[in-house]
Amino acid sequence: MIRIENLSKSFPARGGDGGPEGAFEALRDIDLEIGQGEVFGIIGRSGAGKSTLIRMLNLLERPSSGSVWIDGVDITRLDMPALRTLRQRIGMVFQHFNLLDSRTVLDNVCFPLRLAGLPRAERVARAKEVLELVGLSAHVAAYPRQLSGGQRQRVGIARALANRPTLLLCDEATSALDPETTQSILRLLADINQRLGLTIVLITHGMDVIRSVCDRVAVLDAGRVVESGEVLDVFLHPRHAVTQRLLAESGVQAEGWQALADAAPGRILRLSLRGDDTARPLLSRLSRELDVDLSILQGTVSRIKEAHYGQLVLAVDADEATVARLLARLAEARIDHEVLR
Ligand SMILES: Nc1ncnc2c1ncn2[C@@H]1O[C@H](COP(=O)(O)OP(=O)(O)OP(=O)(O)O)[C@@H](O)[C@H]1O
Repeated sequence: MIRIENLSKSFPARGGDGGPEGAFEALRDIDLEIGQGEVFGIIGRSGAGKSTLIRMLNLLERPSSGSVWIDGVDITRLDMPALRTLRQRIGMVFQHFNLLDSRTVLDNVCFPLRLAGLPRAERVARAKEVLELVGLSAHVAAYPRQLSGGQRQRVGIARALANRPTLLLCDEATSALDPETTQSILRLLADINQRLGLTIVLITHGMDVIRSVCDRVAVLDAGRVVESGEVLDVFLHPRHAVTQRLLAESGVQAEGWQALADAAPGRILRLSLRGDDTARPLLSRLSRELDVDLSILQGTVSRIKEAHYGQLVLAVDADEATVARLLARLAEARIDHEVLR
């Protein structure tokens, strides 16, 4: 549905004249594909280029080179009227909500519908419909200042959905919210994605946000995509140092076992468990069956969207023949595993 091809963006360097030497490259050679109905996360540190990238998807920011295809159309080639029509199909949710403080909740949500030329009665009916969807029916007449941060973001989401978009862009939509409110807004986004089938692209600096709602993720660092893939794969096998650090900061210490490795004789294995495997009594069974002691050096069981996943790092103090039998049994049970030492 969305294809970003060879996209780069340069800004004139501060104090520079904007010439090629005086330019700062905020994005470099970005290639990404985002499928219809997906929740796609873009994660990176401050300054990595996330906002610049997401703003390319509705051309709030224009690429210096490369193209952005949405439903088979290169949007960088659209004229202004066609771009305006396209933007009505793309909703955007902002970190600081960007509501009109002097207007009621209802008027805030009616605003994009007025720009789209809908008659008043239809505007009000549609606005009430989306406010119900986000759980704010009781607050239509309130003003933004009378609402909590989470409720204000719900108004922002209702406003973004008013024109029935097929794509929703979320620019750090939960960064200004506490952890509990963040989770409720993420649940709302997941629900909208399921119920309306619309594609969501979100940017964040938190792996917890990615884990809670995203299907796939791209990791951005210094303007480049350094890693991308299914969230589960990236969590279980982070390849790039930036991804590993972002995961460690969110409590997923992929390599924390190393501190215990010296004290553990024998082989060290990493098992990655998905879905129902996570709850199977696999280790105790294998330990009994092969008469081998297994020590757990590290373990995680968590959830990505609705699916459970787990990772165990085990020390196996046994002869090579027993280790070989253990590996064969893991392969038979289709448990993803690697020998770390
Ligand atoms: N209009 C601009 N002019 C010059 N430089 C810019 C402009 N917009 C962004 N930049 C620079 O481009 C780089 C990427 O900025 P961007 O806002 O996309 O990063 P980000 O990953 O969204 O960061 P944050 O998480 O802090 O919002 C930064 O170094 C920033 O200073």
